[in-house]
Amino acid sequence: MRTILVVDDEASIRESLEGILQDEGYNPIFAETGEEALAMLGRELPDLVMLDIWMPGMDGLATLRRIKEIHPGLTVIMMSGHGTIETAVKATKMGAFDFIEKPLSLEKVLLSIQNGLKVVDLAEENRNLRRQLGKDYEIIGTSQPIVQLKQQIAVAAPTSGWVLITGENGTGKELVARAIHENSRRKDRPFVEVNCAAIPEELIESELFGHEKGAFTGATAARKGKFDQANGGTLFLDEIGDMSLKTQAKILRILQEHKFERVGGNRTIEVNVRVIAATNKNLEQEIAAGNFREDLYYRLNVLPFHVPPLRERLVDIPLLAEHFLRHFCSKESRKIKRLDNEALKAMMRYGWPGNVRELKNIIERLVIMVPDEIITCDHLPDVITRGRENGKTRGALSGLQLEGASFREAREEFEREYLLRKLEENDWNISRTAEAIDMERSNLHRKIKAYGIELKK
Ligand SMILES: Nc1ncnc2c1ncn2[C@@H]1O[C@H](COP(=O)(O)OP(=O)(O)OP(=O)(O)O)[C@@H](O)[C@H]1O
Repeated sequence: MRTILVVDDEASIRESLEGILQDEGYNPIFAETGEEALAMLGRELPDLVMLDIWMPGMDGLATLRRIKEIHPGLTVIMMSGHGTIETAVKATKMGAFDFIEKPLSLEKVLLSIQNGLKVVDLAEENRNLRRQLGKDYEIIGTSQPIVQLKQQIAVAAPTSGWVLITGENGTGKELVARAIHENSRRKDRPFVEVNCAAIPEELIESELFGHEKGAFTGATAARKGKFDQANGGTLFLDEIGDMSLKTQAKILRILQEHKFERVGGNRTIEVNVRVIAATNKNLEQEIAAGNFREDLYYRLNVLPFHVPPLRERLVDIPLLAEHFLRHFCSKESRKIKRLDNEALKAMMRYGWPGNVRELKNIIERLVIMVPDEIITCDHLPDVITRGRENGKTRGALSGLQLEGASFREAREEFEREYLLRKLEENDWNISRTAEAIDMERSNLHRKIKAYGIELKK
């Protein structure tokens, strides 16, 4: 039963509303003053409040202001015998849902309550949907880099700092961006995504900033850009390394002044947007090549996040595989399938050039194509099992000895294997290898020594 708090100093109004509301199946509770109502709200939360404007002591508007401070989501309907347009407008601006004049009409009261409760229900549904969506944005993994990443998100998300996320394709950069948004104060505002690489250069500005009518051929009406759409929320600029220098200059201005103009217009628009940018490129190299503005890089890089490739966090593979198996089995209404040990081992030996996205796609295919409950090596795509047969994997993890290895041992085994391969690729030239893998030369020397790697040639 829905509870409705009626706040009115007139006994006759309280009595008549009690009868009407009870007849309609509501549970009415009463307060005679604003102060009493606030005290009651400290103890129990009704579904809706009906609040008189003219009351001795704290009046209706003052009470409304306090209610909105304490319970911003609570639906309040104002009632007044001397209603003026100004008070109605004032109350609505302060967040009142509706305004009804006395003498109260039974029909009007019930309609306003029904509408108010509908809004309450929609808000609740919205919250539930968000919660469910939030689950899909869960970052799976217990490897050290992922645990660190989650800690970093928890610290950085509530701030308003701009964020730069780097990592190879498919590592989960967008997922991290969504997690930051979901854990920020902006979570109830939009998360708008733009893939800068997917939009033709000549359209990107209008996509981001919008355009005025007639700005260019085909601009038949004014259109809001993504910065407008994301106002109050988060704008996720994916593949920012593919953005032209001109667009970068505009983005920098928004970062500094929170202002921009639409294409073809001279009206300045102010926005409050948090930008999360992501790239799979090495922006320092792009700066050196003259393709990326250094000032923008430093402004964006205030909160840097790096999502490591899947091959650097082997321990996450079983967890991710299980997570995706559950997800796709339930989506396809199939009985839960599992990977046998050999299949899992083959997956942990593979290099995953497409990272988590590749793993997710393969599991989806397996769920659809394999009728059996247990997935074995025979079901896996050739690309994963090839290395198992000839003793060499295509991925970066050839011949790793992972049997019974702790995480640290596995990581060391991987590092050794990786360095050997990279040194071989670069003719055992330390400077060249260090540059290729973006590591300090001295650091590479130290690792070579630590792993007892013998330099050939
Ligand atoms: N740690 C993780 N836990 C659960 N799902 C993940 C994880 N990492 C990635 N995914 C899933 O893998 C897919 C690819 O991730 P995402 O799109 O975030 O990668 P990306 O780095 O942004 O890729 P791109 O650079 O190609 O845009 C998504 O479906 C995402 O939900």
